[in-house]
Amino acid sequence: MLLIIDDDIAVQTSLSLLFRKEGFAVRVADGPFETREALEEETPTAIVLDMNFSVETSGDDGIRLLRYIRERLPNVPVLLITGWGSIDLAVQGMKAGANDFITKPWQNDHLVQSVKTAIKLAGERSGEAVSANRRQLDEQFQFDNIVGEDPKLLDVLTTIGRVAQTDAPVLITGESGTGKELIAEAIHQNSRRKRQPFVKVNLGGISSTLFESELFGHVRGAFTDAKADRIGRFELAHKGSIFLDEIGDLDSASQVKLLRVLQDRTFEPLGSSKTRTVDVRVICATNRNLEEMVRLGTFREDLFYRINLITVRLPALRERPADIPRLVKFFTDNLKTLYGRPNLLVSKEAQHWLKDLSLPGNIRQLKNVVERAVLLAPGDTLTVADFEKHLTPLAPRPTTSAPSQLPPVGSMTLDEMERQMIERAMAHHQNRVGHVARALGITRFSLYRRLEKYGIAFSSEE
Ligand SMILES: Nc1ncnc2c1ncn2[C@@H]1O[C@H](COP(=O)(O)OP(=O)(O)OP(=O)(O)O)[C@@H](O)[C@H]1O
Repeated sequence: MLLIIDDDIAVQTSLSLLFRKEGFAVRVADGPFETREALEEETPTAIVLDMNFSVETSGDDGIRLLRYIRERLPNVPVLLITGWGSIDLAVQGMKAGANDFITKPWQNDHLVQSVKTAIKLAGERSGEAVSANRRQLDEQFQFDNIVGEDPKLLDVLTTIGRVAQTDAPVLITGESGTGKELIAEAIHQNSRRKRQPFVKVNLGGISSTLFESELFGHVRGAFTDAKADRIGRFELAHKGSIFLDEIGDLDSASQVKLLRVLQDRTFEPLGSSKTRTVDVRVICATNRNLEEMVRLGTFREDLFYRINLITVRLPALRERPADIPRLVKFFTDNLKTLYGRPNLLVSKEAQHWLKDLSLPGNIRQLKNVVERAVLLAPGDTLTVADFEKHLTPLAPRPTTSAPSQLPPVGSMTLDEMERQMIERAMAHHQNRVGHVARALGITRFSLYRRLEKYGIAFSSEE
């Protein structure tokens, strides 16, 4: 039974009709009293609660009722309905234990989908939470290119395997190069949307002026350079999944624009007044600490709750060193085929040595190290020396308690050091400004200022 709590007859009727058509048994409650009565008699599968269910209240009654429901039925999914203007209430509700929120006016399809997702997820959660082993996972899901058996990674794979079939938004966090994009693709591949598009958008690489046209498209004449209509990424992803990478890099104006489409799946292309609706599954990733950003006020709390229904954190490679030899073998096996060198082999010592490396660039860096060694080594058996020669200075051995690497005092100015560090970071990250800024711990804006100051070439496109 789906319990709908709302005191507006028109809303009660339209929601009841909508959900009955979807095969739900529906019960309606006018307010706290009827809700208590309904819960005494039967445990609902899910609850849709209008936060402003009483005309005279500010929503406090809604929060109180939500707390009551949560105490009584901690596992029953509760979806809140709030007005667009009362987003704060939605955030309060999420903190009080709601599972999701929908803003008025809602899109019927999206509302139904959200209720179904919440019910499915609640079912998953009530199941055992232990992670399966690698073989079990491979029997159930398609995780072909994801190498690793570390329990932390298996936890991630277990979670994404379970939620892939739902439309729940997933937030993937983890340092750069830990495999966030690979995991996003795996979610799509294991979902019912797998034959539909998987559209990746690097939000870190899109300037705020281009944001709207890139994501929502534009019509001819919308701005000076808009010579023809252009379809945006959301529309391209229709029926499939959209992967919003580096979501922590969005400025606040773009965050508002994104919130709306994530909220009700509608948007207008730039220069058009015609609203379009899309059916997309949203997967986001970031290597930033979004909770901290919410605390500091640089990331919207409502957007955070909108994207993080399910959060998975990818471990850094140093947290799962036992996987390093497996990854090295995977990369060399691929290169054997690619370069037609069937006898390629990594010596035992080299495998041990690689396991001890500090690899701040994680799996991407390990892959580069292996590729470089394979390309430049004289023989087919790769030794420590082959790898050592080609390591970037960013990956020092952890055992060498390196004495100060700084140049002698007086040999270099602070400006000169800064310039060299920026050049090095630009080379390391192949001029990707977002990555460089993060690696140096400064904003993109500060980085651009410094690039201009030192006359270092860069492209504003990434
Ligand atoms: N578990 C894994 N097994 C095999 N290859 C992996 C694994 N994880 C990551 N890789 C490879 O490492 C590289 C980096 O992965 P990916 O781009 O997914 O990382 P990311 O976390 O999205 O990085 P960034 O934050 O910089 O965008 C890719 O070439 C990917 O195929």
